[in-house]
Amino acid sequence: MGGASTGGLAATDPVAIARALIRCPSVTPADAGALGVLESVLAPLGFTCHRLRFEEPGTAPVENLYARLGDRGPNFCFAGHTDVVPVGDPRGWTVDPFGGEIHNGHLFGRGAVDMKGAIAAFVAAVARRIAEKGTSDGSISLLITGDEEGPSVNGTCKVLDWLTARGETLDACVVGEPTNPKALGDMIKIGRRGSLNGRLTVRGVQGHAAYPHLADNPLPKLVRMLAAITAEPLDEGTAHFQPSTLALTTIDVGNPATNVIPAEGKAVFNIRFNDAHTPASIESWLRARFDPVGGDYELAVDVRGVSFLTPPGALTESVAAAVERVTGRRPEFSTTGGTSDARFIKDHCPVVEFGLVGQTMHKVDERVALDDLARLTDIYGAILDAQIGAPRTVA
Ligand SMILES: N[C@@H](CCC[C@H](NC(=O)CCC(=O)O)C(=O)O)C(=O)O
Ligand SMILES: [Zn+2]
Ligand SMILES: [Zn+2]
Repeated sequence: MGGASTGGLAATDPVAIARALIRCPSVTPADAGALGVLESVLAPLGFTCHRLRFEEPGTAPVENLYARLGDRGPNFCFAGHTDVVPVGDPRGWTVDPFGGEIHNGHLFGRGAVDMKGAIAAFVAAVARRIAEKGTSDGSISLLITGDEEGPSVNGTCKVLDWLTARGETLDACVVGEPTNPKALGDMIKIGRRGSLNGRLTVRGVQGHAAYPHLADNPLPKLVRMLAAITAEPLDEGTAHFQPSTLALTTIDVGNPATNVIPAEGKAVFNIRFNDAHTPASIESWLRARFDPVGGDYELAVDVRGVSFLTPPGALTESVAAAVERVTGRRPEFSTTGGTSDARFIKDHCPVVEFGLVGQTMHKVDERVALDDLARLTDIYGAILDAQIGAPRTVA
């Protein structure tokens, strides 16, 4: 296929772009050249590229990219992240995690499905549209962050603030997270549960283990409190959401002595909550279970996102139709799994998520089928056709 080519990278080739991205070891918060790869492909296509570096006290600075082609509405946005999770034990991998190797019809590497492969498909879909059909009346933008897998404070949310300050708006957005459980075409995410971290500290009085009457051991209370919040579900699920879940993620005492009752014990838990709850109602639910145990406790709640839903409608239907046209399969609409940067975008425009197959995300030997990359590129092309209209024919 013809079309724009730059820096040795064919913009229309999702495999070449995905390989170049995987070869950048962009473990959050490092960029490692990943956004530069995208700029080098997008600028020759006519995109205006803005590199946006954000930071705030207590967090690492993060590089982001907002690239826009066109200056009229509607402004359709593809959103994603070039940062990746660590490789874990490199001995578990059968390939170089940052080598971009191809074996048996699969491209291997950290980020292959989550989500450098999808970003490569965004770019290739746009490049093919321009090469084959010319430009169109609306705008296409890419909002790419380097802070999705990490704290998510210097990424998409700040890019969106920057856009708002410039008076720039988005009309619809597709996020390329790996939404398909088993095969391309399985699932579109039309919302996400909220996420909240609870940090519980129970305090007592330190003392000799052989003289417990002279101490106040906080650990039995900590254990009873944790038992109380894990004994029953938060709810049974709602029309569009699975039941809320609570996972204990750490219990810390840090007491090296076997004959000392510690002064305090701590635990952290993560709650994924549906639209039956607000952060305030979750906190009340927790305190209603901690208070009867008694003792001196402190609960700190860190809300990472609230639940949201993009009700089935024009955007969900056009994405589903594009998926069905290419794969022959009608995708399920779902709100399952973790959260994503769609939690920030939903305050700006309708947003849905569709990407690759998530089977190997965050695992060793993460990989994407080359055939899936090709079909995802076709799906994103069909979404563009539906969202910003028929392209103008090249004169
Ligand atoms: N640590 C960040 C954001 C964490 C986001 C993460 N999302 C995923 O793993 C996506 C998986 C999926 O698509 O289901 C998560 O849900 O933990 C923060 O807390 O803000
Ligand atoms: Zn991701
Ligand atoms: Zn991830």
